[in-house]
Amino acid sequence: MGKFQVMDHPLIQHKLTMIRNKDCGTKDFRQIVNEIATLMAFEVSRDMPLEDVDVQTPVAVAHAKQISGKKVAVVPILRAGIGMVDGILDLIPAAKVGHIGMYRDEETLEPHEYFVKLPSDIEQRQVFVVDPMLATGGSAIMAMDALKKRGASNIKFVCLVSAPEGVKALQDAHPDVDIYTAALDDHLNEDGYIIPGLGDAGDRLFGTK
Ligand SMILES: O=P(O)(O)OC[C@H]1O[C@H](OP(=O)(O)OP(=O)(O)O)[C@H](O)[C@@H]1O
Ligand SMILES: O=c1cc[nH]c(=O)[nH]1
Ligand SMILES: [Mg+2]
Repeated sequence: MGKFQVMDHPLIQHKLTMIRNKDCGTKDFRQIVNEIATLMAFEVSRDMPLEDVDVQTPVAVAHAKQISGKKVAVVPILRAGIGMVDGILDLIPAAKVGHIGMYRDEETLEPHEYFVKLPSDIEQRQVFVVDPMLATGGSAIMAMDALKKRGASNIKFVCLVSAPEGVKALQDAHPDVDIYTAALDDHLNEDGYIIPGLGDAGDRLFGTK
């Protein structure tokens, strides 16, 4: 079973509280989502492989380290995942970015895939799939299916708020995928919203409702 980690760093928790507030407007919401993504990227990238390298400092040769091996692809699940991309790229600027378009039918809660565009060497990359919300898990599961179908095998899922139902569903469907979340909330309501959650992440990021 992959790792499941609630990232309870005080800065992450504080910023998450700010965006849960219904009075947090679009501009602040967008900025803080990116800030949390940056903080989460620090931990999510912890096991990136290092290799030895000698570097000439102004006074001597340092036997130092640099990141080696697998390159990174950041893959947001549209729309809301886009809100986390820049925050991750702040730490890993050389990452390539793929996109998976997915919307949840508001009645059935079933996910529907409408767009997939990935780096051509996705199978060689460490993939960070980002989406602020893991509710029923349907969208994340379908995104993992889409990635694996195209050869990706080294995948981590990074979200801000998750529901127990979605965590279980994603772990059952893709036990190899590590899950990082800033909060594990209580439950889903009858409309499939995370309680207490933060509402509709896409609408709050883009000001569409
Ligand atoms: O775990 P699930 O039950 O699948 O729900 C989570 C999904 O719902 C939201 O997207 P939405 O469908 O609202 O699309 P949007 O990002 O375009 O608003 C959210 O960003 C996730 O992708
Ligand atoms: O609470 C939820 C559930 C799914 N998608 C959201 O944006 N919010
Ligand atoms: Mg939405």
